Amino acid sequence: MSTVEKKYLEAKEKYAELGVNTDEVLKRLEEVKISMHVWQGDDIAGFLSDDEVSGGITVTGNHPGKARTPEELRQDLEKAYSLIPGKHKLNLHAIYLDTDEDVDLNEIEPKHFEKWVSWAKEQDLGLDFNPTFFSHPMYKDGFTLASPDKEVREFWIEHGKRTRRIAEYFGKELGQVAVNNFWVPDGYKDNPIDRYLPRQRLMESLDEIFSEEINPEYTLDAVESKLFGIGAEAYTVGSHEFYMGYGLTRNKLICMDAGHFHPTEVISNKLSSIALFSEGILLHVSRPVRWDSDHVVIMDDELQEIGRELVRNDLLGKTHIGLDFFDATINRVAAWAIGTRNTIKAILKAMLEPTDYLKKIELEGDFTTRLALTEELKDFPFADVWNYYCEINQVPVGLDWLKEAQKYEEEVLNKRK
Ligand SMILES: C[C@H](O)[C@H](O)[C@@H](O)C(=O)CO
Ligand SMILES: [Mn+2]
Repeated sequence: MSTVEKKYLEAKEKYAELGVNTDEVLKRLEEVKISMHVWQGDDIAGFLSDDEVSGGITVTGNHPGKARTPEELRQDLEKAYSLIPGKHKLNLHAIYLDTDEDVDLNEIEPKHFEKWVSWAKEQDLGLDFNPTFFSHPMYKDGFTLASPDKEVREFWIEHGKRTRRIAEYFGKELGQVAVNNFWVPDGYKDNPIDRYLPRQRLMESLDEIFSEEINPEYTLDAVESKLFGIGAEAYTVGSHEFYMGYGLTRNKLICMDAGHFHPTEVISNKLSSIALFSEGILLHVSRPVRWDSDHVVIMDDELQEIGRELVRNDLLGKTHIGLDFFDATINRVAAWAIGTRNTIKAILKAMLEPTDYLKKIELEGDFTTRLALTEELKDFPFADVWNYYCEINQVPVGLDWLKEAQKYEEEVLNKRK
């Protein structure tokens, strides 16, 4: 018996004292898929053009070894997945097409993503998708789908329609639903006179995009709000209220990005409300530092609270968990490993709570026990359960994954000059 297993068995006994069956928890955890975002691998560059990243988002840092081709990106992704326990998904953006054809965003088709699909089949991964409404010359004066210019709107409407067919293709080919997430950067730097009409135009453009019926077994549309972006500080067309209204009336998934709210607002406190009314939720697990900075996700209070909300309210069935961070100051494979492992860990930690018992004492008004127990739980041997989960999933235990990421940096990433 390995030391990791021995420690697990001790931890199992300890959790059993609280009525928590760790073996069952680990089985449940295996069902949880995280959609790892392709764009951490190349600083959201994609393969459509050499256009700078635009749309009010930015990536800082210049760590060596960024993937320059789809092949390099897939190689890096394989390395990252080999450090992460469980079977997961990859979240692609339209600009990550893999083709020799010269096509624009309003011309893309499923065939331009065939290589990603065969790779996903080989790797036993699901795929999710995103239209790319930025880093393109038709992102004009800060606007796309809400633009006052009909030609601009039409270009992006066509793009949106095409991405839905590509996501449908992913779902059909891979036998698991592909979430297609719509985020548009449209907004004004300074105070607008008219806040209404751009929102009406966005609503109408989205309605036109979604007018084609597509089987929800294959793809689900999601809509992502935002508070502000660089260059759109005063007004963002697709605000939280806009998409709450839109998503709820059009049966779309509501995407909650942890970085898209006021600094003192947290998405963990919003999930239960949205879940009561919405078709489903998409998460963009991210880490805002003073602004929507998209830092790598760490095991902070908010991440743990997101995990608890999902588990305590039984929301894992209606929530699609995606990641959204991009840090170019560190090894990009390590960034994926840290953020994804932490997200899974936060869910595991929440699953190791005696949820039913905690709910019962809360209903009985025993707030003393509630506080005592939730505090005491912080010292329970959670890491021994996590390490065992890594071991049975044949991925590195503890910090061993870092040695592998460093070796990969030396042998592969540093050679990309
Ligand atoms: C690249 C993504 O589409 C983007 O990060 C979006 O999801 C977002 O959060 C923009 O701030
Ligand atoms: Mn996001």
